[in-house]
Amino acid sequence: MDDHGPLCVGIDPHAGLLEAWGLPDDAEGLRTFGLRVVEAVGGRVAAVKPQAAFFERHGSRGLAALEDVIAAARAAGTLVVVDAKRGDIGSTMAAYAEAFLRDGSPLAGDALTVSPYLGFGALTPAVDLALSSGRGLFVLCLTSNKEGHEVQHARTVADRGTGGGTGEAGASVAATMAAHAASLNADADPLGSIGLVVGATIGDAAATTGTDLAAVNGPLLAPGVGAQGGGAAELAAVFGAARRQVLASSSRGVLRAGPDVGALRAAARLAAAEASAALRRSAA
Ligand SMILES: O=C(O)c1cc(=O)[nH]c(=O)n1[C@@H]1O[C@H](COP(=O)(O)O)[C@@H](O)[C@H]1O
Repeated sequence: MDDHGPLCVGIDPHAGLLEAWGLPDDAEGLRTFGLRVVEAVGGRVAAVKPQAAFFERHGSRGLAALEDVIAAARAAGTLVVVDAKRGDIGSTMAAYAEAFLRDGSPLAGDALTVSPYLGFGALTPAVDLALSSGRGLFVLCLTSNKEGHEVQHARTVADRGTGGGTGEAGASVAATMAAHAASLNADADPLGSIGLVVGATIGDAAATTGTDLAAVNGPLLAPGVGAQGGGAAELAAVFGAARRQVLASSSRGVLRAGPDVGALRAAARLAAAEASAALRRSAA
């Protein structure tokens, strides 16, 4: 982020984008699309984020294309966030961790998006493997979509200390997830490896849910930039004192400039400059 600006370019080969790029909606089209994005931005942005679902649509051949895109980005020296949003009971989570975070796995990038909504503790196998293999996680906390609030803003029941609830509202679910990440990152300098996903579109939700983003001491992946309406003003307003931890993420906002490599590169450069202006200025 210091070297290239705080931008992650999402690799989301939507059917409509493939068509606009003159590519077929099949595994070969996905491979060409992903490799083109890597050619355009590899070594020039902080990270890329291939979205697994678009590749899974095409079964094993689609996954092979995802493997090639991950390998190309890593070869270009660019960090890869594999956006697969996995989350399961611990014993199964261990298998997902092996798939996406183990040295030598063809689907392993540098970080994985994970869902903590089976309980943060269920992510322990992924946390352990990420930390032991030098990788990271981005844990969904306050997501960019409008439906997330019914889970993420909900209040837990305050604990009496005896295991029974007092009936009073306790911390929000989002704040609880952020507190788990903060405790895993406690001793890290400059930032720990357990990041959060906090959408650029959430408005004042960090404040209303009591989620202390600055205390997380980890990177904050901020999707919603560009196509979902998040811009410089939204980034600055959502993240406030935590803004230096933020990795802004844009997929369609950059990808729509394709298929020309130079045009993609220019779109990424502009998005990175905007994110820098919003997030990297000194505290007022
Ligand atoms: O984890 C994510 O990346 C993610 C979390 C979230 O809260 N919202 C969100 O949009 N995303 C992903 O970020 C990307 C957004 O794409 P664009 O809206 O095209 O920039 C998609 O791949 C989403 O799956």
